[in-house]
Amino acid sequence: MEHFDMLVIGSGPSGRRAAVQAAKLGKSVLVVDRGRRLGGVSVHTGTIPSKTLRETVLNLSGWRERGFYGRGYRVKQDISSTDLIQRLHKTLDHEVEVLQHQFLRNGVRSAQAGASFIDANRARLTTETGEISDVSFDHAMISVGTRPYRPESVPFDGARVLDSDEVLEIERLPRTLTVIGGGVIGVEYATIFSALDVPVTLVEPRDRILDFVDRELVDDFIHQLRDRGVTVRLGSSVNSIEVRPTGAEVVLADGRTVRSETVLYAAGRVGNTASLGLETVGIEADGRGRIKVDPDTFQTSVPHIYACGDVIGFPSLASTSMEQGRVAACHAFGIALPPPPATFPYGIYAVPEISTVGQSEEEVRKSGVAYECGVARFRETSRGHIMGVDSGFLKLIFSLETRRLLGAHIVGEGATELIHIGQAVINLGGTVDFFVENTFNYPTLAEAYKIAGLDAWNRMGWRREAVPAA
Ligand SMILES: Cc1cc2nc3c(=O)[nH]c(=O)nc-3n(C[C@H](O)[C@H](O)[C@H](O)COP(=O)(O)OP(=O)(O)OC[C@H]3O[C@@H](n4cnc5c(N)ncnc54)[C@H](O)[C@@H]3O)c2cc1C
Ligand SMILES: NC(=O)c1ccc[n+]([C@@H]2O[C@H](COP(=O)([O-])OP(=O)(O)OC[C@H]3O[C@@H](n4cnc5c(N)ncnc54)[C@H](O)[C@@H]3O)[C@@H](O)[C@H]2O)c1
Repeated sequence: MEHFDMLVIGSGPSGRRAAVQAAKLGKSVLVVDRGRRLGGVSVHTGTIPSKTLRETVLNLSGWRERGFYGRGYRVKQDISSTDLIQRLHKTLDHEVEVLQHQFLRNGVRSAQAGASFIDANRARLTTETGEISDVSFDHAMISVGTRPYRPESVPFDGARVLDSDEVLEIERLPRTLTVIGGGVIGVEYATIFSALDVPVTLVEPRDRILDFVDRELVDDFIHQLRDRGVTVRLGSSVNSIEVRPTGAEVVLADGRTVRSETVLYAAGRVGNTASLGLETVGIEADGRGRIKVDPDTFQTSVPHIYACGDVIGFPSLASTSMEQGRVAACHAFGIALPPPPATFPYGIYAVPEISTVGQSEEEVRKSGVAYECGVARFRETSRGHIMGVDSGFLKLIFSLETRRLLGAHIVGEGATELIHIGQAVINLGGTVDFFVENTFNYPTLAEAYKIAGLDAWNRMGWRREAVPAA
């Protein structure tokens, strides 16, 4: 039986980062993944495909130029699913190639197989064709991720009613689309299809979408969606979904029926823990297949077995999963790391983008801290004029007492890139004076930080002495 210092189960962002980190520390590592190709959900059905699709749609539809040339402007008429899928495959091939090369360079071994625990130091690997081999390990990393939640009551058929994996394989663009679930996945796909001029209805049982995002941003975002024809049905739970010869009917609890050619069901995900044999090692998963870990070290209840990524639940991002994998691998091999900064950015690649870091205005208000906000609208920046941007804004929230930046929130073009300025200032303890006293490149969208800083500063006054020592 072959022995490894670390067995990594799953090759998504957390597994891949843990594997490379362990290898960099001179350890022997085997990564097993039951998928046909390395990369996990992130590369094959999640992050990269959805972002590639978004980029292709924005390019082919001429979306970014419509501020200048009008809503009727198109780069390509009659965009087909083939147009979308071609670029997708090229990007995914490239991602897998880079990952394979990374493993090769670092001496990380990989195998295509499903893994399950035999005991706390051995696992059984089963290939697609049923071949079995066993390996032993000192440490294991459970990075098995999640899959779409598919309740029995939903008539998934791969054609009319799809989950978020199947939506990447559609043979032609739907004439009309209903998206069920106003979480990040639902919102991203609803807006991507809407940018292709597909009439979209977004259904969410709660009375708001993206409830972790600053309310002012979400209100602006919903206003933009409605303005371009997306129907947003909030507070509407779904009673039933029926497949009909020409489409599907979604009956809502309030009695209304939403008819469309295709339904995308995106109401959460479940952890891939059922086949891991967790019971043989005494690790428990919750009703959604998620594993509880020590939040600082990512150890499960069995200390030499770690779990990272979506399988441990919130925040379920590729970005945070990668960090978790690195921290866990360091911990496993005795490298003490400082705790990660509590504040990390969230990027939602809807059309338009939303990105947020730190506390929302609702959270600041709840904490009782006296605060002031500064706002900059992209259409008031010179870069915005040059780009023909007619919407989007940045909102900064500062403590009145310490003058520190507490939160940065952006809706609009470039939000997911721009947010890192806010992240750096928050995590380095910066204040409103950073934005006021520093010169920003001009013309840039980043200049919005300067404008929002000045906007807040005008109301806060210039009590420079209030700045705490760095
Ligand atoms: C549509 C969509 C869009 C997203 N967009 C973003 C985004 O823009 N930004 C962002 O940060 N995050 C995004 N995410 C989230 C991101 O994809 C996940 O957070 C990330 O993939 C989780 O990584 P992971 O390490 O948990 O592994 P995953 O990527 O979930 O991969 C897990 C792997 O484990 C394998 N596996 C499972 N069970 C076994 C077993 N028993 N044996 C062997 N292998 C097994 C699976 O085959 C899979 O390959 C998105 C997700 C979705 C679904
Ligand atoms: N850009 C990004 O970073 C990105 C993109 C996509 C996904 N993700 C990650 O993937 C994870 C899963 O995303 P998600 O959108 O599937 O899940 P989610 O849990 O974020 O959202 C699910 C939504 O569906 C709604 N819902 C729940 N049950 C429902 C029902 N029976 N009928 C109708 N609606 C229902 C919920 O109220 C919620 O708004 C998220 O945690 C997210 O972090 C991240």
